[in-house]
Amino acid sequence: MRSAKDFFRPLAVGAPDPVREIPFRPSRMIHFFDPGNEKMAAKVPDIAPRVDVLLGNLEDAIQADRKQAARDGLVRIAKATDFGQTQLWTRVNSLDSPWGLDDLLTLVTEIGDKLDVIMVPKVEGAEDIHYVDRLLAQLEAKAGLRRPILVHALLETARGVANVEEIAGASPRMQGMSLGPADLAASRRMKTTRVGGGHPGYLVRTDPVGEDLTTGRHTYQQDLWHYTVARMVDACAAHGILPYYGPFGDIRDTVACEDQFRNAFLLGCVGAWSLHPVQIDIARRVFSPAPEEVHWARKVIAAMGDGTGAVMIDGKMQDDATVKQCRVVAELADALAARDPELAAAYKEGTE
Ligand SMILES: CC(C)(COP(=O)(O)OP(=O)(O)OC[C@H]1O[C@@H](n2cnc3c(N)ncnc32)[C@H](O)[C@@H]1OP(=O)(O)O)[C@@H](O)C(=O)NCCC(=O)NCCSC(=O)C[C@H](O)C(=O)O
Ligand SMILES: [Mg+2]
Repeated sequence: MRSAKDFFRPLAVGAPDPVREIPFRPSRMIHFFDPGNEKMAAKVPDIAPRVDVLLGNLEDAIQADRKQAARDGLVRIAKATDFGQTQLWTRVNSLDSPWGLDDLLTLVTEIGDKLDVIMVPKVEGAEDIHYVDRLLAQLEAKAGLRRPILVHALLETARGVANVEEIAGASPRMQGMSLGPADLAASRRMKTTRVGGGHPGYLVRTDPVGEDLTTGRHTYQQDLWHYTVARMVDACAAHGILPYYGPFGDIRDTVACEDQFRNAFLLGCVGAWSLHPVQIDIARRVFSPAPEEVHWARKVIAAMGDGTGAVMIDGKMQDDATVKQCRVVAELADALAARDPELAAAYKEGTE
C-alpha cells in the first residue's frame, strides 16, 4: 500500500498528475457497442450525441477470433470521430486473458488522448488496480498524454465483492464501479441463467391463514442484486467515486429493465449500461430526477435557509438531513441541465 503522501504522485516519470477528485460528468447510460461490427460502428455518429458515454467493448460478447478486429475498429472510430461532450470509454479484456495487455498497449498509445475511462472487468482486489495503474502511467508517459485516463472496475466476482472497499480506494484513477450480474452469478454459483434482473423463484410468501398452507398466500419477487448494489454504493460513496448498475440482458423486457435501473438510481447509482439502442432512453428517463422531485428539492432548500433547524413543508418535517438529500437531487439536476436543454427547460418550469 502506498503511503498517503505518495498517493497522488505520478507512477511513472513523465506521466500526468493524478486527479484529486473525480469530476462529476453525466453518465446516465454507458452505451456498449462492438467496434468491429460494421453495422454498429456505422451507427456511432448517430448514437454518440444521444448518450452520455459511448463504450467500445472488447471483452465478453466479442468472439475470440474478432478481438483484433474490435480493437482495430475502436482505434479507427476514435480517430475519425468528434465525440463532442460525449465521453469515450472502453472495456478491455480481463487481465488474465491473452488480449488484455495488447488492448492497453494499443489503445493508450493510439487513442489515449480520446479515452476518458477504461473499464477493467473481473477485478478481484486492489492488486489488479495497482497493476493497471502503474502500466497506464508508463503508457501515458510514452504517449505524452496530458491528463490521466481514469479506471472503472467491474464488480463481477465473489472475491471482488469481498474486496469492494479496497478496490474503490486503490488508486486516484478510480472513477467508479459497475455491477456485472452475469459473471457474478456464475462466480457465486447462483442458479440463474440470466444477465441481471429478477427471478420468479426468488421470493417471499405471506404467512398462511389458519391451517391452509396453499390458498390465499401472496408472493413477492425480491431483488437478487440489492445486497451487492448497496455494498457497491457504500464503497463508492466512501471513496468519492461513482456507482453504476450494469447490464440488463432481456432487451425485449423494457418494463423490467426500467424497474431494475430505477432501483439502482434510488439506491445511489448514477447510471447503467445500455446494450441496445432501445435501452438508451430508459436510462435517460430513470437516471434524470423527475422535474417534480427537482422542484420539491429546491423548495426545501429555499425554505431551509442556512440548512439548519426544522420546518414543515406541506405537512412534512424538513431538517438538516432532508436538505442534504435535496441538495443531492438539485445538484444532479443542475449538472444534467447543463448537458441536456430539454431537461434544463423541464427543471426550470414552475420555478418562475
Ligand atoms: C443484443 C444484440 C446482439 C442484439 O442485436 P441485434 O440482434 O442486431 O438487434 P436488433 O435487430 O434489434 O438491432 C437493431 C439495429 O440496431 C443495431 N444495434 C443493436 N445493438 C446495438 C448497439 N449496442 N449499438 C449500436 N447499434 C446496435 C443493430 O445492428 C441493428 O442495426 P440495423 O440492422 O442496421 O438496423 C446487440 O444489441 C448487442 O450485441 N449488444 C451489445 C451486447 C454487449 O455489449 N454485451 C456485453 C455487455 S453485457 C456483459 O458483458 C455482462 C457483464 O459483464 C456481466 O458479467 O454481467
Ligand atoms: Mg462480465
